[in-house]
Amino acid sequence: MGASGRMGQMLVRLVDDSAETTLAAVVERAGHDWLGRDLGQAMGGAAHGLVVTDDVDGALAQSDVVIDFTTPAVSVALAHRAAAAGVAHVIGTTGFSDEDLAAIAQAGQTGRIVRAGNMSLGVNLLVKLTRQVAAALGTEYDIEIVEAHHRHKVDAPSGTALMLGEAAAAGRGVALDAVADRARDGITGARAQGAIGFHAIRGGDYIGEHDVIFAGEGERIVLRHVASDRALFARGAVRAAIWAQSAAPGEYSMLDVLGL
Ligand SMILES: NC(=O)C1=CN([C@@H]2O[C@H](COP(=O)(O)OP(=O)(O)OC[C@H]3O[C@@H](n4cnc5c(N)ncnc54)[C@H](O)[C@@H]3O)[C@@H](O)[C@H]2O)C=CC1
Ligand SMILES: O=C(O)C1=N[C@H](C(=O)O)C[C@H](O)C1
Repeated sequence: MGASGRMGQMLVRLVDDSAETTLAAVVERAGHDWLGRDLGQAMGGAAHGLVVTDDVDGALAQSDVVIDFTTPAVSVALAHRAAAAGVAHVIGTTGFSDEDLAAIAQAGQTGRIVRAGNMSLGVNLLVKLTRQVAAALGTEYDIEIVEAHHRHKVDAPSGTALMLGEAAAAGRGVALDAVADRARDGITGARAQGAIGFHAIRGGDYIGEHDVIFAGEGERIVLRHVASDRALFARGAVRAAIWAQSAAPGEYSMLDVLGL
């Protein structure tokens, strides 16, 4: 789903290259100039044999799993269609509202869904470490999450930053919504003790970088992840797609897939 996108093209190559997976269908949005064209030629190479379509239900009928890096509205609707078709759904999309997340959770009552704001092993390990460090340190250590992404990214904070924020809040035994400080500007007053701050850099071709800073008196601890190749996320998504084949209905995360 979203075959022509930055992640979509990465996934086409990876699914084609893997002996464990076969690309059954490729979907783009209505009106996209790839529709009706051979996938390989649309990607600027040799003919592939698959034609790009906007027929979602037709694509689902030919598939065991759909890998989806698109937009929140597309992923929410697809979660229900995939569940109805008995097709597992790997969701990499970020930027969901609370209502979107509730709708996906509802689809997960009958469908098999793996959803993660970051599909990489390294970030999911960082999520575990963030929770551990936050639980070990008191609120005299101020937590700030800094993320940097390419100039085309449309949502902030990133899905990964929110995963890290949730982990830090869980480590402290509080709800993220109650402590998140997502935008500072002007005379903000001194920092509230226990707040978790978010900062988003956008520019150039950053793939994705995340720092979780624990700033105390006389010392700072910084947990950092740097993605240097988008294929990292695609590999995680394909791993999730294979894992989901033997999963019971439910909504899962990459922590489940990776056994972390
Ligand atoms: N979870 C993870 O590990 C990662 C998540 N992402 C997230 O994935 C999403 C996509 O990222 P990019 O590939 O960089 O964006 P992109 O904008 O390059 O690709 C999105 C694609 O979805 C297509 N699309 C839109 N509406 C559609 C519809 N109705 N049917 C089919 N296709 C449709 C667009 O035409 C486009 O090709 C973002 O939310 C991003 O934050 C990105 C990288 C890693
Ligand atoms: O949009 C991106 O590019 C990325 N999005 C994900 C996020 O929002 O955290 C994952 C990765 O950082 C790249």
